Amino acid sequence: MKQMNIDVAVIGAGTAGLAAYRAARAAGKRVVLIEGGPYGTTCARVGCMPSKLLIAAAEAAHELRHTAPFGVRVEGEIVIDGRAVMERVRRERDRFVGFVVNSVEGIPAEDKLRGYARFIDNTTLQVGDDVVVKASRVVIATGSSPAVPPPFRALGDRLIVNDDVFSWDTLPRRVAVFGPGVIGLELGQALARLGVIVRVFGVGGGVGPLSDPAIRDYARAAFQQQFYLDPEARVEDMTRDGDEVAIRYARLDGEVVTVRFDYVLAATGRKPNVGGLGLENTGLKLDARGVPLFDPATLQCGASPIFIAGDANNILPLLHEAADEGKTAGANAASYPDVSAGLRRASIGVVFSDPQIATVGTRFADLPAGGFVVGEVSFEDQGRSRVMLKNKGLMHVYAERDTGRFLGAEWIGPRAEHIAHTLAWARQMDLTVAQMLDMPFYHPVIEEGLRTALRDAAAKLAG
Ligand SMILES: Cc1cc2nc3c(=O)[nH]c(=O)nc-3n(C[C@H](O)[C@H](O)[C@H](O)COP(=O)(O)OP(=O)(O)OC[C@H]3O[C@@H](n4cnc5c(N)ncnc54)[C@H](O)[C@@H]3O)c2cc1C
Ligand SMILES: NC(=O)c1ccc[n+]([C@@H]2O[C@H](COP(=O)([O-])OP(=O)(O)OC[C@H]3O[C@@H](n4cnc5c(N)ncnc54)[C@H](O)[C@@H]3O)[C@@H](O)[C@H]2O)c1
Repeated sequence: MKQMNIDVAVIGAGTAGLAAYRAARAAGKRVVLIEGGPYGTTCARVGCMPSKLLIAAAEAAHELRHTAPFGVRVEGEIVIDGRAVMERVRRERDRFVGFVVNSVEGIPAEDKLRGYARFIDNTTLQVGDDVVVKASRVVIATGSSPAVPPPFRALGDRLIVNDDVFSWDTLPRRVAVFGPGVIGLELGQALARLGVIVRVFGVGGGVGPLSDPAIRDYARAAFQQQFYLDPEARVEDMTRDGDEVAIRYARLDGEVVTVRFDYVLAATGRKPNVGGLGLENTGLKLDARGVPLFDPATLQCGASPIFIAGDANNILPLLHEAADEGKTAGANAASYPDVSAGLRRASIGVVFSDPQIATVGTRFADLPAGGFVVGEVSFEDQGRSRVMLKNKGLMHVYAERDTGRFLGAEWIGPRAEHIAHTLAWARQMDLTVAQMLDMPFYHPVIEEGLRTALRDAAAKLAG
């Protein structure tokens, strides 16, 4: 058994782990980066990037089919070449992965260890079968994995998760998507636009990350005009039959039908990768999901020399959060026992559906009862949105009743990814609605819709 003595061990070479490695190295520590799976990060290999590539192809197909209202006709057939679609998705994805792999190759060989790590005690890790790492501090940056309900396992290779979609050679004919969350909406809508027969089934009525009931209801209706979506589905049976899955469910109109699919895509949420880490050997206190209790500001687990960053800690499983948290955890691991709060930006989330969904700042569900006003705008009559025939959407902005401070927003609407940034910057700068209305708004732009919502909030604050 080989033993390695080191200052900081980082478990996981994803976005959070790479940032932690760099921060601890920059602080002058001897660091080892341990990776059990392939290099390249979840975001580049099976997450953000390939999903956006698939969505881009779907948008191209959708736009081509919707030119007629502008007086522009496409004459002849629109052909979606599934092989060519998936070939571009994989080729461009591999390019993004290549950049990450190149940067990992730039890390000195003695700083890298291949194999899955497991705690023997707080500062000792077993890596694979042959190596023991003694580290005075450890950063857990092990990411997350799809949480697949156990009964789905009976479907064998007809059950897929997001990773599988991006290794397809061509598009399948029929896919049942379980989970209208962020992944289910993005992939379900993209596949539907690419000509795949798609049914999206949910439980409990949720649509994406929305917690504001009015926006959620609007989103549900907007998507239902485009593809089959039942956020409160009654699925009675799901059985593997040869190379197909037969699903018996009550349709939106109540009729019970049996429909056959080539694949069932489980987009039913993700769970932190903490199960195989041997955390029971650390003495750390764990929550109900097995994640160590930690300080969200410093990412330190109790008073221990262990820190946890990225999807593994399950605060905000997003790419930029993983990068920020990795940096905080790496820097604090290096300076331990002196630790300090890392940068926490205003929260921002975007679903790359069409229309897009966005959330900024405090979610509706977390607002203090009675302490806020809601400013509203519908994008249906919004000038620029209508010019572009993208006039679908509803936005709510929330402002603190006593101070007029902008608290947050939830909405579905055109180009939400851009407005989300404007709003997140305003939130981080702690602006009031009045200060936001003093900012410039060009004409004619979709942001004028945001101004209408802010004016509505201002009127309610004044009232
Ligand atoms: C389909 C999909 C689309 C997404 N789209 C977006 C998006 O558009 N925008 C956005 O902001 N976010 C998006 N995300 C979320 C984003 O990808 C994640 O938040 C981010 O990649 C998490 O980074 P991480 O470093 O925590 O984990 P990862 O990148 O998963 O890194 C964890 C690493 O740890 C390794 N590991 C695990 N256990 C061990 C062990 N015991 N020993 C050694 N190594 C181990 C794993 O192999 C892995 O390489 C998406 C996610 C998915 C699945
Ligand atoms: N654009 C982006 O930024 C982006 C894109 C994809 C993923 N992500 C990240 O990945 C995380 C995970 O995404 P996700 O979509 O897997 O999780 P999610 O929590 O957003 O959605 C899971 C959905 O599955 C439903 N569900 C659970 N069990 C079910 C069952 N048995 N049958 C039917 N539906 C069921 C839930 O009610 C929920 O609607 C997101 O929270 C986000 O942080 C971000």
